[in-house]
Amino acid sequence: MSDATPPFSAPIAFVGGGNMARSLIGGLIARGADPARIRVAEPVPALREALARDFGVPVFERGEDAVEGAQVWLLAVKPQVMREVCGSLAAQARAQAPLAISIAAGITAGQLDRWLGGGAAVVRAMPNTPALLGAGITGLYANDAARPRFDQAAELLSAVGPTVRIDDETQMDAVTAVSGSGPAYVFLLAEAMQQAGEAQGLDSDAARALVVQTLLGAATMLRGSEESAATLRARVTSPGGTTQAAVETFEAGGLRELVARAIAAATERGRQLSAANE
Ligand SMILES: NC(=O)C1=CN([C@@H]2O[C@H](COP(=O)(O)OP(=O)(O)OC[C@H]3O[C@@H](n4cnc5c(N)ncnc54)[C@H](O)[C@@H]3O)[C@@H](O)[C@H]2O)C=CC1
Ligand SMILES: O=C(O)[C@@H]1CCC=N1
Repeated sequence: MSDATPPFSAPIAFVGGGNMARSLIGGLIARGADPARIRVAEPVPALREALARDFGVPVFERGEDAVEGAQVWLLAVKPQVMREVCGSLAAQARAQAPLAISIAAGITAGQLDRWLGGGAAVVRAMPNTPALLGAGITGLYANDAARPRFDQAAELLSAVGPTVRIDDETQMDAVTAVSGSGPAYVFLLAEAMQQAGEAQGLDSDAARALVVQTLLGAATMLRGSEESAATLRARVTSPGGTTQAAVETFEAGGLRELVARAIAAATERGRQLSAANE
């Protein structure tokens, strides 16, 4: 795992300016990247205008215009449209030989290479939305042609949080299931804790403040400690106390098995997204 480094300075073209692109663009600019070097293609006028207004980046309706002259392409469209988008860029991919970084769940480097016309330097990256705050984490896999340029991809993504190199591409679906989708699991837990606190009589503002700082504090302890989550949990859990009552309820309800099933389902969906868009 590499730590965050100073922002990337080479021109980069984002193809797709939706939620994840916005998090990455915002994170890069907050870390000092030059907005003029970030060219964004986004067909939805309102999204395009918001990106130009909020970040001062040049925006384009068509991917073909955004990638012109850019040596790094960040493909940030949905898996279901990736094939069509790559096809529309294939002639420029052959002419410009860019480093093509895809953040799409499931879509393989082999598919991307084929759709871009063959011989493409492809990196699969799986970031997550905390990138917006420089607090993301990204798994990265490079195909053979991109291996000499792996550091360039890692430098770009490390502007928005640490990166983890993945050598076995099949593991990218598990990365997606754990950290790509992971923020949603934490938000779901936050929703559930807040609702439960309110059910016990807390007002909404108090419940939210208690939940947010508890998640932040626990995550900060996990990051700063050499000790396992299980050890940190044990320190909160007084024998016969309140935590034990809650943890036993979670265990009896099958929380671990439920989490395992959820992550297996997300991993499997990644595989399906690849197969369905073949
Ligand atoms: N949202 C997340 O937390 C994460 C998403 N991803 C991946 O990022 C990709 C984008 O996801 P989101 O940002 O959530 O989706 P999104 O739907 O918010 O963004 C995709 C954008 O692509 C645009 N688009 C569609 N056709 C286009 C074209 N031909 N040229 C240029 N832009 C086009 C859409 O208008 C849309 O704004 C997906 O492949 C997803 O798997 C990866 C990691 C995390
Ligand atoms: O839900 C999805 O498919 C995307 C990939 C990881 C997070 N969002």
